[in-house]
Amino acid sequence: MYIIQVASECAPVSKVGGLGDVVYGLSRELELRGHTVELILPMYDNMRYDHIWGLHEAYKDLWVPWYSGSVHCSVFCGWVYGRLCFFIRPHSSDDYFDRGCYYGCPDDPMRFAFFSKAVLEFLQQSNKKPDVIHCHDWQTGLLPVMLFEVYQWHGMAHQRVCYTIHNFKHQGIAGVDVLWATGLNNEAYYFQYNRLRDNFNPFALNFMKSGIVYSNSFNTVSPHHAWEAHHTEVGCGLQGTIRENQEKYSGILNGVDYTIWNPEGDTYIPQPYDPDSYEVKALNKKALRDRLGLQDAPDKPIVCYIGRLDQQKGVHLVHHSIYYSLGQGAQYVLLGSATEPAIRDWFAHEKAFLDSNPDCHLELAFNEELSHLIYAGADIIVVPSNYEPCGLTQLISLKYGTVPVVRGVGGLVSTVFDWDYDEVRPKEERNGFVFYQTDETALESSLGRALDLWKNEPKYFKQLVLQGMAYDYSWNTSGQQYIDVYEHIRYKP
Ligand SMILES: Nc1ncnc2c1ncn2[C@@H]1O[C@H](COP(=O)(O)OP(=O)(O)O[C@H]2O[C@H](CO)[C@@H](O)[C@H](O)[C@H]2O)[C@@H](O)[C@H]1O
Repeated sequence: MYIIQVASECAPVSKVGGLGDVVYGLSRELELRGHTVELILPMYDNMRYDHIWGLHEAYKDLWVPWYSGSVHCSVFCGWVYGRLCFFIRPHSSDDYFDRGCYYGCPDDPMRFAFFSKAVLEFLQQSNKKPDVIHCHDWQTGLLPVMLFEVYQWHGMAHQRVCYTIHNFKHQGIAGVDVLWATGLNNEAYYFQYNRLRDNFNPFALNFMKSGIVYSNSFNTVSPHHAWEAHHTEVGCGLQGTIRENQEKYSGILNGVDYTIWNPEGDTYIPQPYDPDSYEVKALNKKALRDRLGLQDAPDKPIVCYIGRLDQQKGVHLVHHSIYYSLGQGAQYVLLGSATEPAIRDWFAHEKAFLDSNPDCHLELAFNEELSHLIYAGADIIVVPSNYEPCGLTQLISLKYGTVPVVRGVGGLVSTVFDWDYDEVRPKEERNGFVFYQTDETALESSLGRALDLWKNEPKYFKQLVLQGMAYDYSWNTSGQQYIDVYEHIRYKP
């Protein structure tokens, strides 16, 4: 099959969070299985260009119709660790992707509507005929609308769309302007509830809803979250739209790319290790302490948090886990960045307050390299999310022998099994600690059990670590599930 992935992120060149990991890892898995895969991405000015090989201008003159005129674009092409990527670069005074950031601009819906339109123009003008176009998240939600309302009548009748939702919270809300810009000029038609009209704001269009309505198949990133989004408020107002389209809906658990996330061959950590040489992890722990200036205290476990600092991630519990861990005699490392000013200021204040504490380091930045060392050096990771479509940090940490303490929601509940209380898995298959409520006591009950096991029963802590390392959360299973979806939609009329 010939598959094109269209997304706003791809690790490590343009990664904000898990979306980038999934787009890269899934593409690699599909190629390993013999399919032809290409990626189309925006060409941001702040991308990690050092991770692209052979970047060159492949198409000089891509003219993308936009409002009543057209925008001149170049398409660059290069390899990102073996994946063939096309980068779209518009030359216009709007500077859509020259903002020094990926998201967070007031005209984000317009930026990504333009990107979606440019992708279709590029496919059409370069005569590419993929079997499946796999679109990700709200940024690409308008692509299937334009494909099936316009482009299919202009040489693209056989392309099918798989649409994956990584986060229901961000849906891409826009006004009528987007219709005039993209050439979807029939306002009365598109503003119907069974098409693009937002379910709650009658004056707004909803990109994610469009993706659901127009794609041939749509999914979210774990079976449990698929259920939650359909039946609870976690669907962020799209529950009705999911219900109306449920025959093409599924949940496919994310995988982790073990060529990147594997302590055996990780070039970002000083001492590689595997389950047989698990004791070597202690050397990485020392390296982590040295790098972050923590005191050398072999009798203290290191608890960590890695992730975006956002309401989704249960920031109040992340915050509480810092002081609880320190109070229990542990060390604490946090790596996270916030886009919301209130959260950013809050954690900046905590950082200033804790700066001189020899047992704590808060790194308020995005740092891919450092994240590898933390996964390898920490003993316990906390993931206290309010909701979590899949979650990759608990999957990565399992591979690195770092025990996850998670809230039992979304993909977390499908991948972490409580050492003491899991009711389905036998003891030898359990891999972490789970709590369910959103209060501090709930977090303490699980994190406390993890710390207690580390301190008082090291033999069992090691057993738990090794059981976690034995789990296979690679793309092996989910890669096949996506192929099954592609095969299914490929021959649909
Ligand atoms: N400050 C920082 N520095 C370095 N690395 C950092 C970092 N902050 C986060 N990361 C990295 O980004 C990734 C985050 O993965 P998550 O699953 O938490 O993704 P996120 O919530 O962004 O994405 C959404 O999409 C993914 C993919 O589908 C879903 O798993 C998830 O539930 C959903 O919310 C991990 O690789 C992590 O190491």
